[in-house]
Amino acid sequence: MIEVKNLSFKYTDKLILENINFNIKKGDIVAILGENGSGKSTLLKLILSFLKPLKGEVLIENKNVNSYDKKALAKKIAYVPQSSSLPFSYTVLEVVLMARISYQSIFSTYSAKDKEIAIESLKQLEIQNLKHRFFSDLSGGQKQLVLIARALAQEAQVLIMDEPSSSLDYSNELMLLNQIKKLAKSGFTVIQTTHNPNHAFFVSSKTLLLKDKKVFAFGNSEDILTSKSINSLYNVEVELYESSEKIKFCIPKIHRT
Ligand SMILES: Nc1ncnc2c1ncn2[C@@H]1O[C@H](COP(=O)(O)OP(=O)(O)OP(=O)(O)O)[C@@H](O)[C@H]1O
Repeated sequence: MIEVKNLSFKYTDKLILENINFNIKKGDIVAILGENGSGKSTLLKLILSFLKPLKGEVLIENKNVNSYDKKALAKKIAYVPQSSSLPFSYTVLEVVLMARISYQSIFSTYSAKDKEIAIESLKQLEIQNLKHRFFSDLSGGQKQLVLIARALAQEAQVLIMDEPSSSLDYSNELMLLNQIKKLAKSGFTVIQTTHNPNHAFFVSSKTLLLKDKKVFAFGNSEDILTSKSINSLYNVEVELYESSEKIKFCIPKIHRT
């Protein structure tokens, strides 16, 4: 469904990504990990066609992402930005309705169907009770869920999330990860960046590790995330364990003095 082929990118004179290759299938949840500044957000922006590659291409359903018109692309792929970066002074329902713009002609306003879809998206995330609240008054976790509801209302099958849980408390972080799992079970494809290998173990079927501008490893999360690869990526020694539910997790080795 998404193919990244021989992709390279540079900002002015600085090469950020070099010859990146991987494929994503429908229903995959992909975690992208790499140290700060390794190019994770840049890679998402290339997949979203916000940036143009220096070389190579991103194909969505066999078509170059840069050759889609904006509205057609918005029906395929939705972006969930970090909530902290959006100073919306609108109600939650208005924020979610913004996703319906790609379904309107120039002079039309939101239809009853648009409102129905927006409310349905809020219900899917169990936040319909927030619909008349101002977005700016919500907590970080609530905002993040509203932005996911907005992406659902866009009716795109691919959701791209940039560090979706970075500003969330422990409980909201788990709620968000569970929501991502549910979305993938209902057929969505999710690509998220994260700094936490445990998020990849918990929700992601696939993991992509970025290092030195290149794909260091890509494949099933359980195969890719080893103490050796995590150490290579972050220079941190970790130990891997398995929970009673057979979910792997890692913790850093702490040397007691
Ligand atoms: N608009 C820009 N112009 C020039 N350089 C940029 C721009 N945006 C990002 N960079 C640089 O590109 C590199 C990759 O940035 P990017 O944000 O993709 O990394 P990241 O892996 O997402 O980082 P983090 O984990 O810190 O969020 C960094 O060195 C960054 O400083």
